[in-house]
Amino acid sequence: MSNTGEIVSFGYEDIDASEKTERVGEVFSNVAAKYDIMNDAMSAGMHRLWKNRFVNRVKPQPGETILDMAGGTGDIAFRMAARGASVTVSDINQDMLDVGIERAMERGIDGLVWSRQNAEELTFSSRIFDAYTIAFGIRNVTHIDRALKEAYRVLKYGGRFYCLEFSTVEWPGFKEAYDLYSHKLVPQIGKAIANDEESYRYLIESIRRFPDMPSFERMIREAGFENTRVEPIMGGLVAIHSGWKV
Ligand SMILES: C[S@@+](CC[C@H](N)C(=O)[O-])C[C@H]1O[C@@H](n2cnc3c(N)ncnc32)[C@H](O)[C@@H]1O
Repeated sequence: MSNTGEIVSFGYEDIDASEKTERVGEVFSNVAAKYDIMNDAMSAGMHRLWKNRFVNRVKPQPGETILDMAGGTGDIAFRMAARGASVTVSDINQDMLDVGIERAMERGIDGLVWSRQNAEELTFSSRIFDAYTIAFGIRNVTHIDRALKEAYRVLKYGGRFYCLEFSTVEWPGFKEAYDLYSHKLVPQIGKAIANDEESYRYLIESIRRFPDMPSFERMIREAGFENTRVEPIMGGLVAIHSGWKV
C-alpha cells in the first residue's frame, strides 16, 4: 500500500496511516490464542468486572439487534447474548474471531453472527442496529472519527452507542503506580505468558496515546451523537463513553 503522508501513532512509534491497520492486525494475530488468559493475568481478573458493568449500562433486551464492534473473542457478545439480544460480533481480525467462534461452540452459545469488518468501513446497511458496542477496540482503529461516523450510520434513530476503553488515570498516587505497572510489568507478563513482549508494549503505549475523556466525548458528539456521557471507572483507568442517535 502506498504512503498517504498522514502520520498516526502506532503505540510507541509514529507511522504512515496506510501501515497501521496491518500492523495492528499482526499484533492481534500474535496475541489471539493467549488473549483471554492474558486479560485475566494483566488485570488480575478485573476486566470481567469492567465488562459486566459495561453490559449493565448497555442493558441489552431480548429481540434487540446489537453490533459488537472489535468484538474479538466474543467476551462482550457472550454477555449480551445471555440477556436475549441478537448480537453480531465484528472484528477486522479473523484469528480473533476464530478463537471466539471456538469458545462459543465449547460453551454451547448459538445464534451469534460473526462478521469480519473494518470499523472504519462497514458493509452493513444504514439504520439497522439498536445498539453499537465497542470494548477495548477503538484505540486500535486508524481513523477513530471514521469509525464513529460508521457507528452513527448503522444505528437506528434512538440507537445507543457505548464504548469501554482504557483512559487517563486521574487519582494522584495511583497514576504513578499504574504507569510503573503498565510500562514495566505488562510487557514482562506478555513475554512470560504469551512470549510476546512487543505486542504488549504496543497495547500499553496505545493507551497512553488515546484521547482523554473530554476529548473523546467531544469526538463522539462531532460524529453526531447527542446526550453523551462519560463514566470513569477506578479513577479513569477505564471509562465508559456513551451517546444517542436521536
Ligand atoms: C483489545 S481487543 C478487544 C476485544 C474484545 N472487545 C474484548 O473486550 O475482549 C481489540 C480488538 O480490536 C480489533 N480491531 C482493531 N482494529 C480494528 C478495526 N479497524 N476494525 C475492527 N476491529 C478492529 C482487533 O482485531 C481486536 O480483536
